[in-house]
Amino acid sequence: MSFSSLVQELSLRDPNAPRRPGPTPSVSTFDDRASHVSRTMSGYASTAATSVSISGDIGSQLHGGYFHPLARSWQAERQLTKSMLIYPIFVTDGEDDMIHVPSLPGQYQVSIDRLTAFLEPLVHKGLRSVMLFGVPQKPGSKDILGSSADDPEGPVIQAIQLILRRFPQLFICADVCLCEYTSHGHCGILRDDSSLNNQMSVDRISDVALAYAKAGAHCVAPSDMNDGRIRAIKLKLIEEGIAHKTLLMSYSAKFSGCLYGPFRDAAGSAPSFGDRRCYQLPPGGRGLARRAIIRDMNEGADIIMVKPAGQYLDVISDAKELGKDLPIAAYQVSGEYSMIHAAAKAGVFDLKTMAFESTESILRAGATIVISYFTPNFLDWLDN
Ligand SMILES: NCc1[nH]cc(CCC(=O)O)c1CC(=O)O
Ligand SMILES: [Zn+2]
Ligand SMILES: [Zn+2]
Repeated sequence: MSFSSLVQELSLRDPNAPRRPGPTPSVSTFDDRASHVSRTMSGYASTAATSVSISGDIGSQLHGGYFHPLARSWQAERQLTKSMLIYPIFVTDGEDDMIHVPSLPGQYQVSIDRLTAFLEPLVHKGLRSVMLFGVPQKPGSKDILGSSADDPEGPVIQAIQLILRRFPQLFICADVCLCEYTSHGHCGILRDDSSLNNQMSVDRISDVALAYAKAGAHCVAPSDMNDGRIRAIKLKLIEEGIAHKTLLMSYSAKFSGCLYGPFRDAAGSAPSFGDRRCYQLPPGGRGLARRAIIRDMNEGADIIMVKPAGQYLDVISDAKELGKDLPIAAYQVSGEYSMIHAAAKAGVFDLKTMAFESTESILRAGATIVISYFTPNFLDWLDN
């Protein structure tokens, strides 16, 4: 078709007239040559031959922008890289432990004496950061105050010190909460009527955060959800003179729901009664999430986190908008990870493809950091 006849066709066509069916659009494949061939055979060449109409203006023709794998990758604002990933790991106070968590396929509870061997191959493949969760298993290690959370002999502080010695290049985040250490499994200190005592909880949580930071954690990440904890932690870090070398990541928008089950198996942190609905956000609470994000930024959070990720992409995008000058983290939580595994096992889709799709949508929504159980897989996949 010559340029003038194209112009004629564009200007003369009645937009409401029925269109002649065009060639079936070429199906893109990941193979360069295949996609080139299919495009030539069923694409523009035959378009000219059958003089199929071009709808609207020429800008409506989008396929040219992504027919090639490299060109497709350019359509994303952010590509997934190894440095965006934080790997959550479960550290026990046991000996010679490497206990598989059945509800969290491929994830383990690892004791300190096995931690170096566990991390070594991952660090070699490019692991940049871990998020530590302590799993105290010794009898008597849980009480109503969560006293063992900052035990210098406990798993988190031991793990921090070991990692600093063995893998000085690894960025250490420590989750800060009491639910792994309280006898009742709740994330704070309770009153006699079993409701959360916010002030006592904040005092205790900020002490624990300070202990992890003093032990050498590069980042402390309180997940307890008590009001005012970010300010309390920041003030203690300043008072102690370590605020300049401790990053404070807030689980600001943490929603309650049924996606944390496998984690509670792994961390041994299921509440012995009740649930966490009084201190985690209701799933419909987009406005509350926005308020929590703004509040935590004002209290001194260095990173805002949204959790779970896949069901809260709108909230990630809100966090990105509200906190446009902060890194935004998203936690693809245990239930999301295990769902993907279960569906892949049932033949619904390919595991790797869905791991990428789900993570790419989290980045598209605005996250710049992804906390993911797929991290060990991505360290392999991103090399190929
Ligand atoms: N407060 C502890 C904590 N920190 C992170 C998660 C969930 C992580 C996951 O499911 O992978 C939880 C569980 C909970 O709040 O019950
Ligand atoms: Zn190598
Ligand atoms: Zn908790």
